[in-house]
Amino acid sequence: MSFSNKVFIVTGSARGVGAGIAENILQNGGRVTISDVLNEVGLATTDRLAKLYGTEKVTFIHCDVTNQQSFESLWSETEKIFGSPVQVLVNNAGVFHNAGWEKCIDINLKGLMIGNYLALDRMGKTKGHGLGGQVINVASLAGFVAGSDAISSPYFASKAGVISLTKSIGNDLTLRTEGVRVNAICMGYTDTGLFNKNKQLNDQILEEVGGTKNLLPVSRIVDAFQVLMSNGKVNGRSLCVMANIPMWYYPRHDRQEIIFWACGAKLFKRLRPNAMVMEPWHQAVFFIGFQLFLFIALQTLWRIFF
Ligand SMILES: NC(=O)C1=CN([C@@H]2O[C@H](COP(=O)(O)OP(=O)(O)OC[C@H]3O[C@@H](n4cnc5c(N)ncnc54)[C@H](O)[C@@H]3O)[C@@H](O)[C@H]2O)C=CC1
Ligand SMILES: CCCCCC(=O)/C=C/[C@H]1[C@H](O)CC(=O)[C@@H]1CCCCCCC(=O)O
Repeated sequence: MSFSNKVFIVTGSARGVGAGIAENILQNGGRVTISDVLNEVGLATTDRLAKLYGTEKVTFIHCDVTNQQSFESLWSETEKIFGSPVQVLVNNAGVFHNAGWEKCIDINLKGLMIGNYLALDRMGKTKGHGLGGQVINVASLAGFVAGSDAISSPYFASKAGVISLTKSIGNDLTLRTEGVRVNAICMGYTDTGLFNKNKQLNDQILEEVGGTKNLLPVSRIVDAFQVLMSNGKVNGRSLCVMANIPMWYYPRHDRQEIIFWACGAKLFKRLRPNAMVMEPWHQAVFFIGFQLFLFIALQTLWRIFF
Protein backbone atom coordinates (compact mmCIF):
# COMPACT_ATOMS: atom_id res chain seq x y z
CA MET A 1 0.00 0.00 0.00
CA SER A 2 1.38 3.41 -0.92
CA PHE A 3 1.49 5.97 1.88
CA SER A 4 2.42 8.86 -0.45
CA ASN A 5 3.84 11.31 2.09
CA LYS A 6 1.31 10.52 4.83
CA VAL A 7 2.68 11.45 8.26
CA PHE A 8 2.96 8.76 10.92
CA ILE A 9 4.09 8.64 14.54
CA VAL A 10 5.31 5.33 15.93
CA THR A 11 5.97 5.25 19.67
CA GLY A 12 8.71 3.05 21.12
CA SER A 13 10.22 2.70 17.66
CA ALA A 14 13.93 2.87 18.44
CA ARG A 15 14.08 -0.90 17.97
CA GLY A 16 12.03 -4.09 17.70
CA VAL A 17 8.49 -4.11 16.30
CA GLY A 18 8.23 -0.29 16.24
CA ALA A 19 11.42 0.08 14.18
CA GLY A 20 10.11 -2.58 11.76
CA ILE A 21 6.83 -0.69 11.30
CA ALA A 22 8.68 2.62 10.85
CA GLU A 23 10.86 1.13 8.12
CA ASN A 24 7.80 -0.27 6.36
CA ILE A 25 6.19 3.20 6.38
CA LEU A 26 9.28 4.63 4.69
CA GLN A 27 9.46 1.78 2.16
CA ASN A 28 5.93 2.68 1.15
CA GLY A 29 6.55 6.39 0.71
CA GLY A 30 5.29 7.68 4.05
CA ARG A 31 7.01 10.01 6.51
CA VAL A 32 7.55 8.98 10.08
CA THR A 33 8.64 10.21 13.48
CA ILE A 34 10.57 7.62 15.38
CA SER A 35 10.12 8.24 19.09
CA ASP A 36 11.34 6.52 22.19
CA VAL A 37 12.86 7.09 25.61
CA LEU A 38 16.08 5.53 24.27
CA ASN A 39 17.73 8.48 22.58
CA GLU A 40 20.92 6.79 21.41
CA VAL A 41 19.22 3.74 19.93
CA GLY A 42 16.48 5.91 18.45
CA LEU A 43 18.95 8.26 16.79
CA ALA A 44 20.99 5.34 15.41
CA THR A 45 17.84 3.76 13.90
CA THR A 46 16.78 7.13 12.48
CA ASP A 47 20.24 7.70 10.93
CA ARG A 48 20.18 4.27 9.31
CA LEU A 49 16.71 4.83 7.87
CA ALA A 50 17.47 8.40 6.78
CA LYS A 51 20.41 7.12 4.74
CA LEU A 52 18.15 4.61 3.01
CA TYR A 53 14.99 6.67 2.50
CA GLY A 54 16.01 10.35 2.80
CA THR A 55 16.52 12.71 5.72
CA GLU A 56 13.33 14.62 4.91
CA LYS A 57 11.27 11.47 5.45
CA VAL A 58 12.25 10.50 8.97
CA THR A 59 13.03 12.20 12.23
CA PHE A 60 13.61 11.26 15.87
CA ILE A 61 11.81 12.89 18.78
CA HIS A 62 12.28 11.83 22.39
CA CYS A 63 8.94 10.90 23.96
CA ASP A 64 7.97 9.19 27.18
CA VAL A 65 4.43 8.00 26.48
CA THR A 66 3.46 8.19 30.14
CA ASN A 67 3.95 11.93 30.11
CA GLN A 68 1.09 13.91 28.58
CA GLN A 69 3.27 16.94 27.82
CA SER A 70 5.94 14.83 26.21
CA PHE A 71 3.31 13.18 23.95
CA GLU A 72 1.74 16.53 23.06
CA SER A 73 5.05 18.02 22.05
CA LEU A 74 5.88 14.87 20.03
CA TRP A 75 2.70 15.51 18.06
CA SER A 76 3.21 19.25 17.59
CA GLU A 77 6.91 18.88 16.71
CA THR A 78 6.11 16.19 14.15
CA GLU A 79 3.59 18.42 12.39
CA LYS A 80 6.06 21.32 12.47
CA ILE A 81 8.94 19.27 11.04
CA PHE A 82 6.94 17.64 8.25
CA GLY A 83 4.63 20.62 7.62
CA SER A 84 1.55 18.34 7.49
CA PRO A 85 -0.92 16.94 9.97
CA VAL A 86 -0.30 13.55 11.53
CA GLN A 87 -2.68 10.99 10.04
CA VAL A 88 -1.69 7.78 11.76
CA LEU A 89 -0.52 7.03 15.30
CA VAL A 90 0.97 3.62 16.07
CA ASN A 91 0.94 3.12 19.85
CA ASN A 92 3.67 0.51 20.07
CA ALA A 93 5.75 1.47 23.14
CA GLY A 94 5.58 -1.24 25.74
CA VAL A 95 7.49 -3.02 28.47
CA PHE A 96 7.22 -6.48 29.94
CA HIS A 97 6.38 -7.32 33.52
CA ASN A 98 10.04 -7.40 34.55
CA ALA A 99 9.89 -3.57 34.48
CA GLY A 100 7.70 -3.77 37.62
CA TRP A 101 3.90 -3.77 37.75
CA GLU A 102 3.35 -0.02 38.09
CA LYS A 103 5.62 0.80 35.19
CA CYS A 104 4.06 -1.96 33.15
CA ILE A 105 0.54 -0.54 33.64
CA ASP A 106 1.74 3.06 33.27
CA ILE A 107 3.50 2.49 29.97
CA ASN A 108 1.35 -0.21 28.40
CA LEU A 109 -2.06 1.12 29.41
CA LYS A 110 -1.89 4.72 30.65
CA GLY A 111 0.58 5.60 27.87
CA LEU A 112 -1.79 4.19 25.28
CA MET A 113 -4.74 6.04 26.76
CA ILE A 114 -2.84 9.31 26.51
CA GLY A 115 -2.01 8.47 22.89
CA ASN A 116 -5.58 7.52 21.96
CA TYR A 117 -7.17 10.62 23.52
CA LEU A 118 -4.55 12.89 22.00
CA ALA A 119 -5.17 11.33 18.58
CA LEU A 120 -8.91 12.02 18.87
CA ASP A 121 -8.15 15.57 19.98
CA ARG A 122 -5.68 16.35 17.22
CA MET A 123 -7.07 14.37 14.28
CA GLY A 124 -10.77 14.42 15.11
CA LYS A 125 -13.40 16.56 13.40
CA THR A 126 -14.71 18.29 16.52
CA LYS A 127 -11.51 19.71 18.01
CA GLY A 128 -8.64 18.62 15.76
CA HIS A 129 -7.58 19.23 12.16
CA GLY A 130 -10.73 17.48 11.04
CA LEU A 131 -9.13 15.16 8.51
CA GLY A 132 -9.64 12.13 10.72
CA GLY A 133 -7.09 9.36 10.84
CA GLN A 134 -6.15 6.04 12.32
CA VAL A 135 -4.78 4.71 15.55
CA ILE A 136 -3.15 1.29 15.72
CA ASN A 137 -2.61 -0.04 19.23
CA VAL A 138 -0.01 -2.76 19.65
CA ALA A 139 -1.56 -5.14 22.17
CA SER A 140 -0.86 -8.88 22.44
CA LEU A 141 -2.57 -12.27 22.55
CA ALA A 142 -1.74 -11.95 26.25
CA GLY A 143 -4.75 -9.61 26.43
CA PHE A 144 -7.12 -12.51 25.72
CA VAL A 145 -5.64 -15.26 27.86
CA ALA A 146 -4.56 -15.73 31.45
CA GLY A 147 -0.90 -15.69 32.44
CA SER A 148 0.39 -18.66 34.37
CA ASP A 149 1.81 -16.80 37.37
CA ALA A 150 1.35 -13.68 39.46
CA ILE A 151 4.64 -12.17 38.30
CA SER A 152 3.58 -11.81 34.68
CA SER A 153 -0.02 -10.78 35.50
CA PRO A 154 0.55 -7.00 35.10
CA TYR A 155 1.62 -7.57 31.50
CA PHE A 156 -1.48 -9.67 30.74
CA ALA A 157 -3.75 -7.18 32.53
CA SER A 158 -2.25 -4.21 30.70
CA LYS A 159 -2.82 -5.83 27.31
CA ALA A 160 -6.40 -6.82 28.22
CA GLY A 161 -6.92 -3.14 29.02
CA VAL A 162 -5.57 -2.12 25.63
CA ILE A 163 -7.96 -4.48 23.83
CA SER A 164 -10.89 -3.15 25.85
CA LEU A 165 -9.83 0.45 25.20
CA THR A 166 -9.59 -0.29 21.47
CA LYS A 167 -13.08 -1.84 21.39
CA SER A 168 -14.59 1.02 23.33
CA ILE A 169 -12.97 3.94 21.50
CA GLY A 170 -13.23 2.21 18.13
CA ASN A 171 -17.01 2.52 17.99
CA ASP A 172 -19.30 3.69 15.18
CA LEU A 173 -20.27 6.92 16.92
CA THR A 174 -16.66 8.05 17.40
CA LEU A 175 -15.92 7.15 13.79
CA ARG A 176 -18.88 9.21 12.59
CA THR A 177 -18.21 12.22 14.80
CA GLU A 178 -14.40 12.25 14.76
CA GLY A 179 -13.46 10.29 11.62
CA VAL A 180 -10.88 8.34 13.60
CA ARG A 181 -10.59 4.54 13.43
CA VAL A 182 -8.91 2.59 16.23
CA ASN A 183 -7.74 -1.01 15.91
CA ALA A 184 -5.28 -3.30 17.65
CA ILE A 185 -2.66 -5.85 16.67
CA CYS A 186 -2.56 -8.84 19.00
CA MET A 187 0.41 -11.03 18.33
CA GLY A 188 2.00 -13.99 20.04
CA TYR A 189 5.67 -14.29 21.00
CA THR A 190 7.73 -12.24 18.60
CA ASP A 191 11.39 -12.50 17.84
CA THR A 192 12.58 -8.99 18.75
CA GLY A 193 15.89 -7.94 20.22
CA LEU A 194 14.36 -7.84 23.65
CA PHE A 195 13.07 -11.36 23.37
CA ASN A 196 16.64 -12.56 23.11
CA LYS A 197 17.90 -10.73 26.19
CA ASN A 198 16.56 -12.85 29.01
CA LYS A 199 17.85 -16.38 28.50
CA GLN A 200 15.84 -18.02 31.26
CA LEU A 201 12.58 -16.47 30.05
CA ASN A 202 13.51 -17.24 26.45
CA ASP A 203 14.03 -20.92 27.21
CA GLN A 204 10.70 -21.05 29.06
CA ILE A 205 8.89 -19.36 26.18
CA LEU A 206 10.59 -21.48 23.53
CA GLU A 207 9.52 -24.60 25.39
CA GLU A 208 5.96 -23.26 25.65
CA VAL A 209 5.67 -22.47 21.95
CA GLY A 210 7.65 -25.49 20.74
CA GLY A 211 10.80 -23.90 19.35
CA THR A 212 11.95 -20.91 17.33
CA LYS A 213 9.92 -21.94 14.29
CA ASN A 214 6.85 -20.88 16.28
CA LEU A 215 8.15 -17.42 17.08
CA LEU A 216 6.83 -14.61 14.94
CA PRO A 217 9.35 -12.66 12.91
CA VAL A 218 8.87 -8.86 13.12
CA SER A 219 7.93 -8.96 9.42
CA ARG A 220 4.62 -10.69 10.31
CA ILE A 221 3.68 -7.80 12.61
CA VAL A 222 4.59 -5.42 9.81
CA ASP A 223 2.24 -7.42 7.55
CA ALA A 224 -0.52 -7.02 10.15
CA PHE A 225 0.10 -3.27 10.18
CA GLN A 226 -0.27 -3.28 6.38
CA VAL A 227 -3.51 -5.28 6.62
CA LEU A 228 -5.01 -2.73 9.02
CA MET A 229 -3.78 0.19 6.95
CA SER A 230 -5.24 -1.16 3.73
CA ASN A 231 -8.59 -2.19 5.18
CA GLY A 232 -10.54 1.07 5.15
CA LYS A 233 -13.48 -0.27 7.14
CA VAL A 234 -12.45 -2.14 10.30
CA ASN A 235 -12.89 -0.30 13.56
CA GLY A 236 -12.53 -1.41 17.18
CA ARG A 237 -11.08 -4.70 16.04
CA SER A 238 -8.19 -6.84 17.22
CA LEU A 239 -6.19 -8.48 14.47
CA CYS A 240 -4.60 -11.63 15.86
CA VAL A 241 -1.24 -12.79 14.56
CA MET A 242 0.06 -16.28 15.30
CA ALA A 243 3.01 -18.13 13.82
CA ASN A 244 2.50 -20.15 10.64
CA ILE A 245 -1.24 -19.49 10.20
CA PRO A 246 -3.21 -16.65 8.55
CA MET A 247 -4.14 -13.65 10.69
CA TRP A 248 -7.70 -13.44 11.97
CA TYR A 249 -9.95 -10.86 13.60
CA TYR A 250 -11.07 -11.63 17.15
CA PRO A 251 -14.90 -11.42 17.28
CA ARG A 252 -15.92 -8.10 18.74
CA HIS A 253 -18.58 -9.74 20.94
CA ASP A 254 -19.90 -6.46 22.28
CA ARG A 255 -22.76 -7.58 24.47
CA GLN A 256 -23.66 -10.95 22.92
CA GLU A 257 -21.51 -12.94 25.31
CA ILE A 258 -23.08 -11.33 28.38
CA ILE A 259 -26.55 -11.83 26.92
CA PHE A 260 -25.75 -15.51 26.24
CA TRP A 261 -24.65 -16.20 29.82
CA ALA A 262 -27.47 -14.09 31.27
CA CYS A 263 -29.95 -16.29 29.30
CA GLY A 264 -28.21 -19.30 30.83
CA ALA A 265 -28.65 -17.84 34.31
CA LYS A 266 -32.33 -17.10 33.60
CA LEU A 267 -32.91 -20.69 32.52
CA PHE A 268 -30.98 -21.90 35.56
CA LYS A 269 -33.24 -19.82 37.80
CA ARG A 270 -36.23 -21.81 36.52
CA LEU A 271 -34.54 -25.08 37.42
CA ARG A 272 -33.12 -23.92 40.78
CA PRO A 273 -35.18 -20.93 41.95
CA ASN A 274 -33.24 -20.56 45.21
CA ALA A 275 -29.71 -20.87 43.85
CA MET A 276 -27.53 -17.84 44.44
CA VAL A 277 -24.90 -18.67 41.84
CA MET A 278 -24.63 -20.62 38.63
CA GLU A 279 -21.38 -22.56 39.11
CA PRO A 280 -18.88 -23.12 36.27
CA TRP A 281 -20.04 -26.71 35.82
CA HIS A 282 -23.65 -25.54 35.45
CA GLN A 283 -22.41 -23.15 32.81
CA ALA A 284 -20.59 -26.00 31.05
CA VAL A 285 -23.83 -28.04 31.00
CA PHE A 286 -25.72 -25.02 29.62
CA PHE A 287 -23.07 -24.50 26.95
CA ILE A 288 -23.08 -28.15 25.83
CA GLY A 289 -26.90 -28.21 25.98
CA PHE A 290 -27.03 -25.11 23.79
CA GLN A 291 -24.70 -26.67 21.22
CA LEU A 292 -26.83 -29.84 21.19
CA PHE A 293 -29.98 -27.78 20.77
CA LEU A 294 -28.41 -25.95 17.80
CA PHE A 295 -27.28 -29.21 16.25
CA ILE A 296 -30.73 -30.81 16.55
CA ALA A 297 -32.49 -27.67 15.33
CA LEU A 298 -30.26 -27.46 12.25
CA GLN A 299 -30.72 -31.16 11.50
CA THR A 300 -34.51 -30.80 11.75
CA LEU A 301 -34.51 -27.77 9.45
CA TRP A 302 -32.31 -29.66 6.98
CA ARG A 303 -34.78 -32.58 6.97
CA ILE A 304 -37.76 -30.27 6.47
CA PHE A 305 -36.28 -28.31 3.59
CA PHE A 306 -34.03 -30.81 1.76
N1 LIG B 1 8.16 -9.29 21.65
C1 LIG B 1 7.05 -9.98 21.88
O1 LIG B 1 7.08 -11.21 22.07
C2 LIG B 1 5.74 -9.27 21.88
C3 LIG B 1 5.65 -7.89 21.98
N2 LIG B 1 4.41 -7.30 22.02
C4 LIG B 1 4.29 -5.85 22.14
O2 LIG B 1 4.92 -5.22 21.05
C5 LIG B 1 5.38 -3.92 21.44
C6 LIG B 1 6.84 -3.77 21.04
O3 LIG B 1 7.60 -4.74 21.72
P1 LIG B 1 9.04 -5.20 21.27
O4 LIG B 1 9.42 -4.57 19.99
O5 LIG B 1 9.10 -6.66 21.38
O6 LIG B 1 9.90 -4.65 22.48
P2 LIG B 1 11.15 -3.63 22.52
O7 LIG B 1 11.56 -3.50 23.91
O8 LIG B 1 12.15 -4.02 21.49
O9 LIG B 1 10.46 -2.26 22.04
C7 LIG B 1 9.68 -1.48 22.89
C8 LIG B 1 10.19 -0.06 22.85
O10 LIG B 1 9.36 0.72 23.69
C9 LIG B 1 10.21 1.67 24.31
N3 LIG B 1 9.62 2.23 25.52
C10 LIG B 1 9.58 1.68 26.75
N4 LIG B 1 9.02 2.54 27.62
C11 LIG B 1 8.70 3.63 26.93
C12 LIG B 1 8.09 4.87 27.28
N5 LIG B 1 7.71 5.15 28.53
N6 LIG B 1 7.89 5.78 26.30
C13 LIG B 1 8.29 5.53 25.06
N7 LIG B 1 8.88 4.40 24.67
C14 LIG B 1 9.07 3.46 25.59
C15 LIG B 1 11.48 0.91 24.61
O11 LIG B 1 12.57 1.78 24.87
C16 LIG B 1 11.64 0.09 23.36
O12 LIG B 1 12.42 0.74 22.39
C17 LIG B 1 5.15 -3.83 22.95
O13 LIG B 1 3.97 -3.11 23.19
C18 LIG B 1 4.98 -5.29 23.36
O14 LIG B 1 4.20 -5.45 24.50
C19 LIG B 1 3.26 -8.03 21.89
C20 LIG B 1 3.31 -9.38 21.77
C21 LIG B 1 4.55 -10.11 21.76
C1 LIG C 1 -0.44 -16.47 24.58
C2 LIG C 1 0.43 -15.39 25.20
C3 LIG C 1 1.14 -14.63 24.13
C4 LIG C 1 1.98 -13.55 24.74
C5 LIG C 1 2.65 -12.75 23.69
C6 LIG C 1 3.45 -11.65 24.34
O1 LIG C 1 2.97 -10.53 24.44
C7 LIG C 1 4.74 -12.02 24.84
C8 LIG C 1 5.54 -11.16 25.37
C9 LIG C 1 6.77 -11.61 26.05
C10 LIG C 1 8.04 -11.14 25.38
O2 LIG C 1 8.43 -11.95 24.33
C11 LIG C 1 9.06 -11.20 26.48
C12 LIG C 1 8.25 -11.04 27.73
O3 LIG C 1 8.68 -10.84 28.82
C13 LIG C 1 6.79 -11.01 27.42
C14 LIG C 1 5.86 -11.61 28.42
C15 LIG C 1 6.16 -13.04 28.72
C16 LIG C 1 5.14 -13.66 29.62
C17 LIG C 1 5.59 -15.05 29.96
C18 LIG C 1 4.84 -15.52 31.14
C19 LIG C 1 4.53 -16.97 30.98
C20 LIG C 1 3.08 -17.19 31.30
O4 LIG C 1 2.58 -16.63 32.28
O5 LIG C 1 2.43 -17.96 30.56
